Amino acid sequence: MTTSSKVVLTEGFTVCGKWNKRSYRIGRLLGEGANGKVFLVHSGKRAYALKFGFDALDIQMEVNVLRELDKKMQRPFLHDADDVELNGNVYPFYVMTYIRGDIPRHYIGRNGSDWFYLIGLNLLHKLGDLHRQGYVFGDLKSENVLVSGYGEVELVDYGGVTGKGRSVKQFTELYDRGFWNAGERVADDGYDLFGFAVFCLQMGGMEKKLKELAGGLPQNRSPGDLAKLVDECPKCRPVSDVLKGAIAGRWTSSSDAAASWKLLMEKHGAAWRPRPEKAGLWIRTAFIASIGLFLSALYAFLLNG
Ligand SMILES: Nc1ncnc2c1ncn2[C@@H]1O[C@H](COP(=O)(O)OP(=O)(O)OP(=O)(O)O)[C@@H](O)[C@H]1O
Repeated sequence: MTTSSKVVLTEGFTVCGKWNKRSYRIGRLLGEGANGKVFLVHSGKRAYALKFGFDALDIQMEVNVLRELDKKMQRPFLHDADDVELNGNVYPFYVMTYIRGDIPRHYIGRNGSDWFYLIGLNLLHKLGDLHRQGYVFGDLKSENVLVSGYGEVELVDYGGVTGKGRSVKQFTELYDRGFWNAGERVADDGYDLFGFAVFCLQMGGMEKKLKELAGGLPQNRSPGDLAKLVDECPKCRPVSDVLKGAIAGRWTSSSDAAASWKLLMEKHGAAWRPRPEKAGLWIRTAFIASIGLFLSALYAFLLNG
């Protein structure tokens, strides 16, 4: 089997599975990472996400995780796993549920920073769903979180999912508690919650400072510095109990962390409710203005006519 890093797939090309004989028409590139390229594809009228991996073993491991999740979780994960022959070489790929949405930075950029709290809560719930089934997400980072609709959250890239108690095999340094000298790289709720706290700091606008700290000497990186960043981050301050607890490894259960986050949201009441989308507000204002203009034109016409 050949790895697929050099395969060029263009929009409109049809991939036909060697064994299962299902066909997928390639659409736009959804994303690309260290392990592969993910394309939006169509099969009949349905849209899916198709991943070409760079390494057959990695792809197989990801397929195994998705099969496990299919058995345990409510939504479908894996649709198909197959090989395709291209130019005489055989490449593995798999097809999964397509997740619509924007990365949090874009979603918040469009809809406003008040969504921070609801996105945080929904992400804690998503992590909790996995934790209750005995898994840890592992490679939590903003690129793997997609937000849509009313702050609904979905995770993508299940390549880092690890059974509780095992070593985390796929992670991104900035979000990794081992990197920050804050604990072991072992799968437990606290591992994901640490990544969640870094994610929130990023979402709260502290990305530059985070990167500065991460660029320091390894022995100087400490969870204490991250806790100080929470105090410096206005968006994070109201939920600092949850975030500092996650950084210090005090939460042993993501459900408890989510319940505490929700209480803090409720305590702060209406101010926490996200404002309507700017676009929606703009359209409503324009609509009311156009009715006003129409009525004045009609009035002027009747008056003169
Ligand atoms: N099911 C999906 N639906 C929609 N978009 C997806 C889906 N799966 C992946 N993507 C997009 O493709 C990107 C890359 O996919 P993925 O993270 O699986 O690749 P990777 O090689 O494992 O990446 P990394 O090196 O970051 O771990 C994601 O960040 C996301 O934007």
